[in-house]
Amino acid sequence: MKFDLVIQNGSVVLKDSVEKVDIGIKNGKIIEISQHINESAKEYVDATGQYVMPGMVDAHVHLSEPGRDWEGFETGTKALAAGGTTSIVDMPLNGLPATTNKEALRRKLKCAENKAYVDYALYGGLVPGNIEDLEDLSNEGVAAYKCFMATTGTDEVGDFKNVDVFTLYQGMKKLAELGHFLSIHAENAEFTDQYALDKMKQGKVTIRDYVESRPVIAEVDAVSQALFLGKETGCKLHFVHISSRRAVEEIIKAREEGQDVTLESCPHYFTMDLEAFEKIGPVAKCAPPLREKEEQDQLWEALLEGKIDFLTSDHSPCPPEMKQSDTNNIFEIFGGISGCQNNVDLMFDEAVKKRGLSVHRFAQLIATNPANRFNLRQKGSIDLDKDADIILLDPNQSYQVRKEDLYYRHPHSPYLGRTINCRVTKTFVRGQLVFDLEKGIVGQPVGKYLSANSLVEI
Ligand SMILES: NC(=O)NC(NC(N)=O)C(=O)[O-]
Ligand SMILES: [Zn+2]
Ligand SMILES: [Zn+2]
Repeated sequence: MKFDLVIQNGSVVLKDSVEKVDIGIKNGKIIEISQHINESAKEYVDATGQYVMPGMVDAHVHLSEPGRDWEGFETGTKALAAGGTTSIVDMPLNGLPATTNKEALRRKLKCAENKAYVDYALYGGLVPGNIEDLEDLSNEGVAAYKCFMATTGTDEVGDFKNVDVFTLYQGMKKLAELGHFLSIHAENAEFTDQYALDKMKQGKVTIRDYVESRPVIAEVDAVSQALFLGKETGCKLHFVHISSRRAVEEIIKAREEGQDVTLESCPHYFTMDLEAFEKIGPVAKCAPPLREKEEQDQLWEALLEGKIDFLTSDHSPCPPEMKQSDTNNIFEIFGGISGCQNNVDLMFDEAVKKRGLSVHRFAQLIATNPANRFNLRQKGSIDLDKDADIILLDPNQSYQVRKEDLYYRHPHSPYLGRTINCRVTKTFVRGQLVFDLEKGIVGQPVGKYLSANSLVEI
C-alpha cells in the first residue's frame, strides 16, 4: 500500500496559502500533497469542513518532572495533544532538580520515556554557578537555554535560581561560543521584589497590587539590559512571554539593528486583562502579570502587525492548594497558568475569527516560526518530507471549557466556563492519531525526544 494514511477534503494550511488538497502519509512523513490522491491507503480521514494545519510547536511548557507532582509528561502531553500541540520544548524549571546539568537532564529524560504523547525537546538552564555545565547540556542535545532575570517563585533545594548580571554576561559569552541561543524571562528582580515587599508592608495584597508590583518598566528594563549584553557578547537571544508593547518595540528595534533576537507571547495576555484577572482570581496569576485593557489592545496590534514571532502556552501548573491563600494575599500564590489544552482553539477564535488574522499566518505563529527558531527542521509545517504532525480544526464548532475535559494533573484553568468558537478535533503525531474529539486520547504515548544532536537534515 502506498500510504498509511490519507487526509482528504480538508482546507490544508500550507506555507503561504490554504488549499483544498489531500495529504498522503507513510512511515510518519508527509510524502504527497496533491489535488486528489487515488492510490490506496490503510486509512482515510475525511476533513470536510475543517482546517488541516501543522500541530502547535509549544516552546514553553513546564512539565515539572522529576520531583514534583504539579504536572507530568503523561498528563501534560495528553492535555497538549488534546489541545492541538504535537511538539514541545520543556522548561528547565519546576522539576526537582532543575535541568541545569547533565545528570538532571538525564533524570528528566528517564521520566519522559514511554510517557509522552507529543514529541519533546528540552531546555537547559543558565543559573549562577553552572557555566561549566552548559557545554555538557549542549552535548546532551538541549534545544536552547533559559534564564530568569526575575526571581522564580520556587525556592527548594535543587530549584532554579535567577541570574545576577555577571552570570548573565558570562553565560552569554559561553553560549555565543557554543552557538546556542539564550531565552530570557525578562523582568528586573530588583523592581519586582522591592515593589512586592513595599506592598506587603502596607498590607496591600490585592490582585491589582500584584499587577502594580510588576510594571511594564520592569519588563522593558530587563529587556534593554539583556539586549545590551547580547550585543556585547554576540549571543543570540529569545524573550519569553513578552507582555507589553514597549518591550516588543525594544526587541524589534534591536533586530532591525542586526541582533539575532526573537520573542514569544502567550494566549493569556491576549485573552484576559486585569479586570478579568480580578474576576477569575488566583488561577489567572502569572508573571509578567495580565495587564490593563489598553496594554492588551496594544499587544494585539503588535501581533496583528507581525511583530510577535510566535505563541507559547507557558503552561505552568501547580496543585490547587497553591492557588489558594487563607489570608487572601495574592503575593503568596504561585504564579503560573494552566492553559495549554485550549490555546490553539482560543487563539484561532480570537485572532483568526474575531480579528481577521489569516489562517496561514496563524499556523506560522503556532508552528512554523517556533520550529524554525528551535531548529526542529522536521516540524512546523505541512510540506513534503516533514513529520506528519497534523491537526484538524473545525472552525464552526463551539464548546465550553469544562473541568471534566481537562487532562492536566490538576484540572484547573482560568478558562473554565469560557465559550470558544472552534475546536481541534484530531491530532496526529508523526502520522499516528493521538487525540480524537469523540474518543479522547487514543493509542500509545508515541512522543520522542527531539535531541538537537540527532536532528534529521531535510
Ligand atoms: N516558576 C514558573 O513556572 N514560572 C513561570 N510562571 C509564570 N509565568 O507565571 C514562568 O515562566 O515565569
Ligand atoms: Zn517566565
Ligand atoms: Zn514559564
